[in-house]
Amino acid sequence: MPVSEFDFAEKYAYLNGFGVYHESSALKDALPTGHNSPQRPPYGLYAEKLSGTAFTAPRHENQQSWLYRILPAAAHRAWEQVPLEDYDSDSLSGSNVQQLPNQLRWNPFDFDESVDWVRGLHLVAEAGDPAMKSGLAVYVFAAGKDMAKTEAFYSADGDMLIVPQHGVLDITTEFGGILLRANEIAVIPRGVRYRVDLPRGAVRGYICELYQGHFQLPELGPIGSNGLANVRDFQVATASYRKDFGEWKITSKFNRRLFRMAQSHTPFDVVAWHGSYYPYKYDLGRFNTIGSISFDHPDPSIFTVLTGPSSSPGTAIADFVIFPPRWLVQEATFRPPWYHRNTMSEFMGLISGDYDAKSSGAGGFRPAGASLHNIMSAHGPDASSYRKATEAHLEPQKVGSRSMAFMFESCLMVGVTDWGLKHCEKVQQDYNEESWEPLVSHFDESLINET
Ligand SMILES: O=C(O)Cc1cc(O)ccc1O
Ligand SMILES: [Fe+2]
Repeated sequence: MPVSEFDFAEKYAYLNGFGVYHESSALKDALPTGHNSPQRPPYGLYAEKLSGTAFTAPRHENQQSWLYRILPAAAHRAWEQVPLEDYDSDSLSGSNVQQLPNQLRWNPFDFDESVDWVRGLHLVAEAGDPAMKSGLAVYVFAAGKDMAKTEAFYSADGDMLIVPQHGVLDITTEFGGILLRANEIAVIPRGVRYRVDLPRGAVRGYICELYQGHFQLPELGPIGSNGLANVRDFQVATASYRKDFGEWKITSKFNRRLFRMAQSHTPFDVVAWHGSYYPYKYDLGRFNTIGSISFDHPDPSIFTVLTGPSSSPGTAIADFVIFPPRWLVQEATFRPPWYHRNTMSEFMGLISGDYDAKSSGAGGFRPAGASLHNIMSAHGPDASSYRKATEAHLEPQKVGSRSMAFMFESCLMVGVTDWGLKHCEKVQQDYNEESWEPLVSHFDESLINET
């Protein structure tokens, strides 16, 4: 069910449509006609270009926007590195990541009401290098404080796909506002300045930061022209500006380190913008889930919401895949995921409910927890899920009602940070032994297939 049908009143207006050109103006005629950079833009605004791809990227990949603002972003004082002792640098640095073949699972991550958005980011896993614009990073976040009223943040390292598991994020961006709740996602592209307020208190969730390229919709192939996440269900922020010449601080995540500068004006002074590079949100309840109506368990790629492609066709640096409530009707089929070893790595999280291949009790896969099955690490249903699935009477069955699991799937081997392995203190020590060691052999040479 779409989140918008729940109780929280919409605060912002959005434009509908993804991967397309949009324009938005908070004042009549603030967008120049014909020109991008006229000698004197309307209302005495400055024109500023924000590029998300190389100028010469092919048209179908090219993402740029023109911002018409009260003062350009360049009007600021010098950047200075934020001293490492001022934040938990261990939480942002990927310097000590370990690539492990162990199946890993985390108990639910804690809330932390003592910190704001920036200090609430914890890097769990990473592959690649933001300086080389390659790879991805996975964070969990937990915060309970609004960012300071005159502070904004951006990441120069990549596009952040934010997956809240709990709470409400009121995100003010240069392009306008986005209100984000659990069961919705938002993408804040590289470089876009924003601040996060928490109108309902504590928030918690997950982030996939794409160091290279941008998220796009998966091809639909034989599915046809509609299905999965539909273009019109993506909601784009609309221009809304403030006139504020007070002291502002901007924090930048720049190659996993924080830098800060001061300026004498708000960064949220964009009166109008147009282009194809902008922040957006999507309600996971609008996903049009498609599955097998005959037999066998399909690959989870049919549940891809967004994909961040590598240069190899069909091979993602990061796929964002969800497991929404759905009907299972396959006949004579082992319905949960099969046992598998995957050439891709799989980081999973649970927003709500439970996941059909894993037990959900204490020590299981629980909301706000996570798991990582790295490249070629064997996994599949745990022993009790296996037993239930093999003994089930196969009627049409609704799975995951009110539940939402997701996966960041990557072609890269991800390493886990010290925070993820030790300091968070959430790793389940017996995950492997408890899940798959209890599996017993049913092999009997006198049995032939009964199905
Ligand atoms: O491992 C998992 O639970 C994720 C997953 C789900 C699925 O339906 C098929 C393959 C797969 O990796
Ligand atoms: Fe898997």
